[in-house]
Amino acid sequence: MTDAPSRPAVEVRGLTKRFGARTAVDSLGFACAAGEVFGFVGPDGAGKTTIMRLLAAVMPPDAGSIVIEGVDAVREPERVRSHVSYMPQRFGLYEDLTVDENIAFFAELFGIRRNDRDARAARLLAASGMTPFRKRRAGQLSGGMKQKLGLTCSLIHTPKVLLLDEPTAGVDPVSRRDFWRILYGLRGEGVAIVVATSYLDEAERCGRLGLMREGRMLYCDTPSALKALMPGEILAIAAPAPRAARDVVASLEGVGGAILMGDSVHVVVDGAARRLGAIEAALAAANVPFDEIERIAPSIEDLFVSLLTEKAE
Ligand SMILES: Nc1ncnc2c1ncn2[C@@H]1O[C@H](COP(=O)(O)OP(=O)(O)OP(=O)(O)O)[C@@H](O)[C@H]1O
Repeated sequence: MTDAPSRPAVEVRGLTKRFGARTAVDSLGFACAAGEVFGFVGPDGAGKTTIMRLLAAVMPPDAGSIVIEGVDAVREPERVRSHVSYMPQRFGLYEDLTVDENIAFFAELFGIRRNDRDARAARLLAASGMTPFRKRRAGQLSGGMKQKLGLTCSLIHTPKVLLLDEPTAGVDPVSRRDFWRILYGLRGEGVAIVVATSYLDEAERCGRLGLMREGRMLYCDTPSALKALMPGEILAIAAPAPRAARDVVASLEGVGGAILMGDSVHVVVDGAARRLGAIEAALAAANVPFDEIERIAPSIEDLFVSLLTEKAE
């Protein structure tokens, strides 16, 4: 076997996938080294799940190349799959089987020897605080535990590359911390991790982030470098009709962008104190009620909003 230590574990060039008239992934290029955590972030529909599926070689791209551990994933999807573990948004656990039985099932699937499997499973279960639940049926686990079991099953065959699609969606903060502790451990073992996420804390844990919108990667850098790009400040408007509030404020002077975040609108402004009065007045004039407007610390999401808006202009 030839070994090239400087070669990235994942190398992608010009990757493009279309669904009918829609380009879900558009000329994507990036690389992820062994021991690196690379995150894809962006709004729903930005193409994150499609990227994961392409990397997992579960569907072919329309153009571009994916090389994983030196293997061309487009030409040799079967070979690539032996290096890769893919944890989709809904990992296919067997709800009627216990934790141990699920692990045994996936170990069989990957042809893992019993001894290797037992030792590895014990370690992964201990790391995620799941040891006391080994005999519990998967259907009776909490959401966080299910995700951790999914991760354990994904890792039972010691992949070189781990692909995680929104791995901790709906997971409580403690479980999320456990989950990331395991990921950091893997990083130490030289596993390359590519993760799609929409959580701030998760995005901040990545070594590098690719910011996606409409299939294109608009920015790619470390979380702190991206944060340093943040122009202006953020005002959060809590309003009963946030959509209407957004429409009113979006075009005001000094507003760089406005997006819906649950029940509120996050507005990027060039100066919070300077623009607050005009925003209140505009909402009142348009008869759009609001409960509260406050300045908040920018989250990664806000950063993305402001960068995405900037790029669109
Ligand atoms: N199998 C498919 N057939 C048709 N269109 C698809 C298919 N998969 C994805 N798309 C479209 O491609 C675009 C990108 O979708 P994708 O699921 O990759 O985005 P995403 O960033 O993962 O968003 P989400 O977090 O909502 O899954 C969307 O417009 C979606 O509707």
